[in-house]
Amino acid sequence: MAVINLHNVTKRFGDYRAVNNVSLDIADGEFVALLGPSGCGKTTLLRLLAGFEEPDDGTISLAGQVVADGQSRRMVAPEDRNLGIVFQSYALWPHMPVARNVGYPLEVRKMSRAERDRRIRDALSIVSLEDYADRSPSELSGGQRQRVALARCLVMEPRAVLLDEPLANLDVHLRETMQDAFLDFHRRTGATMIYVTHDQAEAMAMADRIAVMDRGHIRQMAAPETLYREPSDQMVAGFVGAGAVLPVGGITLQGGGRCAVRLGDASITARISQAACAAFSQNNGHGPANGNSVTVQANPTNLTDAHNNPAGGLGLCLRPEDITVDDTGSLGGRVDDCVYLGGRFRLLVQLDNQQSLPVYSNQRARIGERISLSIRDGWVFSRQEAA
Ligand SMILES: Nc1ncnc2c1ncn2[C@@H]1O[C@H](COP(=O)(O)OP(=O)(O)OP(=O)(O)O)[C@@H](O)[C@H]1O
Repeated sequence: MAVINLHNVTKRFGDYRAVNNVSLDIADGEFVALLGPSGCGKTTLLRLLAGFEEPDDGTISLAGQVVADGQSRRMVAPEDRNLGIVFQSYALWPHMPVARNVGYPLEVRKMSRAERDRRIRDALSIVSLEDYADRSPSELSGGQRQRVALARCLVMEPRAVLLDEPLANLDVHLRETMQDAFLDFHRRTGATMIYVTHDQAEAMAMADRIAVMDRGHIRQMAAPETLYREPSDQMVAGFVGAGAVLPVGGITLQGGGRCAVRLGDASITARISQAACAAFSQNNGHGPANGNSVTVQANPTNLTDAHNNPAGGLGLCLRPEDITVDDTGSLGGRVDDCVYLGGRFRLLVQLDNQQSLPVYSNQRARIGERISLSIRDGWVFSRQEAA
């Protein structure tokens, strides 16, 4: 059952639509990341859910109950939504020991001492801080403080936990440890979690599904592996994961979701999205792809100008792991850069047609060296899928 629903939600600041006609369903127990570049509207969306902002349009429902309605201006107050919120700043009371910080929301609700103590003990145990109950927040590390903030959410047994860049203040090593702590927290509580971040690695590591946002829109919402393997458009392909997006040359539809694409002098086989397949067929005067092969020679074109692209504004997304350095490979290029990543090297290869590709290699390569590549797989998408 979807526990959180947004239906055509818009939030304006002046004339600017920080959240623009967003619809979203989040299931009970799901871990969803809101991912996108700075200013894309992630925090505004979270604040709308929390009740700190009112939508100008659309509705927000929690467990089937409408808590905000832009048209009727109906709003349920944040404290009545039963949502836990964790900010990057922890927001702990410095003068209270850990246990009291965690239990304070229960004190405010005048819960009995015995029940309060039980919930505090359980919450501290879930975040592995049982032995820190009497410490002051100033005696804790950043990661431990963030775990106290999580425990404080948990004692309220919230409907969902909203997290706004909770790891932004922590160093890289601690961020990784805390990702494990959040995943463990999610497994142990089964809580619905909505996690705002601009860090794609963080979102990929933790979320069941990721909503990629751009200028107030959700461009694509899918499991991390789907976003990575099958990005819906150029923004998602570029923002999620390493790789390159190249203009597409001559295409032959092969049926079964596959096509052959010309890249320089080489021809490679790639997967193709349904929308790209449909756009391609339509733009080239064919009916819907029916499994028969259809060939059109489209010139490689500038993807920023869809009108110039006779293949209908198609892009080819190549991930480094789909490319191998191979003496018999049909694609030639020159090594522009070589960086050791530990265990493997990342090369930047400029193809003979001037396009650049990141490639992983087990061996170091010299800058300027000519190498051959073979490409196992790729993903062709339509720019017209963008919201
Ligand atoms: N209270 C406000 N008044 C005016 N404009 C605002 C307000 N809050 C946010 N905005 C604008 O709305 C847009 C979205 O902001 P938001 O904070 O949601 O982005 P974000 O994706 O969370 O960015 P970041 O990752 O930098 O925190 C931005 O252009 C921001 O300047």
